[in-house]
Amino acid sequence: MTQPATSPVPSVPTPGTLAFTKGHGTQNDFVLIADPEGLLDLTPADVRRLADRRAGIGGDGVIRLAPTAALARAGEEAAQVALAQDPTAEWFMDYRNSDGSVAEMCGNGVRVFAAFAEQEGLADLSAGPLSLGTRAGVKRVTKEANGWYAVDMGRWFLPGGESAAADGYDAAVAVRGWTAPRPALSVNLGNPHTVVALASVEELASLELFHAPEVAPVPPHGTNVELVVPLGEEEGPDGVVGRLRMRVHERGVGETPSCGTGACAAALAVRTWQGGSSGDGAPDTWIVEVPGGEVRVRVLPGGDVELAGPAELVYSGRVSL
Ligand SMILES: N[C@@H](CCC[C@H](N)C(=O)O)C(=O)O
Repeated sequence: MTQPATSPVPSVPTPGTLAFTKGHGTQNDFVLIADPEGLLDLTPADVRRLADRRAGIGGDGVIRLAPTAALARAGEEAAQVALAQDPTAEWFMDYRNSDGSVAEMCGNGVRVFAAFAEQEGLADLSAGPLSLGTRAGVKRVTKEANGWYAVDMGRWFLPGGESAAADGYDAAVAVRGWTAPRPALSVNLGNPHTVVALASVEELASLELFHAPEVAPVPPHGTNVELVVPLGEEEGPDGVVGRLRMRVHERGVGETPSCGTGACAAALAVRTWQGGSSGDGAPDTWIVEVPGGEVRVRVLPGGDVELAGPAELVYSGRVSL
């Protein structure tokens, strides 16, 4: 049973059913659940069922919106950290991958979460930015004049440290069909990423990403793998903009049409390859083309990274678990 996202969910809910909204950011799609009292115990099996494209609603991930304070009281450490960082972070994004696993962060998810909070009457981005808690700290979302949502994703780092920044790689990735693994750079956005550069868009288009790429050394908590082709630079309204194309294999999901933290990791890796650890000489702003559209990644003057792009709510309904 579905209704347009602009209509309220049926006013007389069937007992035992759960209200949901389906949304996406550049086709990275999510099942969104509002849990304003913080009472919902969403098990990994529930998440797999909701995300199932045949037996459920379908999505790359499931996002629960819950009160940060209630989660903090219940002992969720990330919620306690978020409130200590920013007491105005009233709502928390509890993000799960479609296989039921918990992930620290989801860049596209934060934008869609903001749109969902607006729909539910829990936030008003026309009045100012929204700060929300995540397992990777507080993220601040601003709505742009064109309707895009811009997220201050905070700090990022190269887990391989100084030598990775200097050498440009600290890992190797093997994709099915390649004769040998290729050098790669690990980038952490709160969640782990491994970025590999390819020479042509033709090779990128022909990759077999149904199977997970093999990464060495094996990352302790798994990783998302981004395959990127730098496409050069162009003149933007505020200076030089870099462009790149990307495909991604997400941890806990498989190939997806977009990944926001992945787009940031891809831009930061290419910037490192072009300008060294400081990125000096490489553009601060990047347009990242993904199969589901385009997002913008910017290194802000203070060193934070920003992700901007669209967020769409498609329909709402009720589902039984
Ligand atoms: N699609 C997301 C990332 C979701 C989490 C990821 N699969 C992980 O396990 O780290 C994004 O837009 O960032």
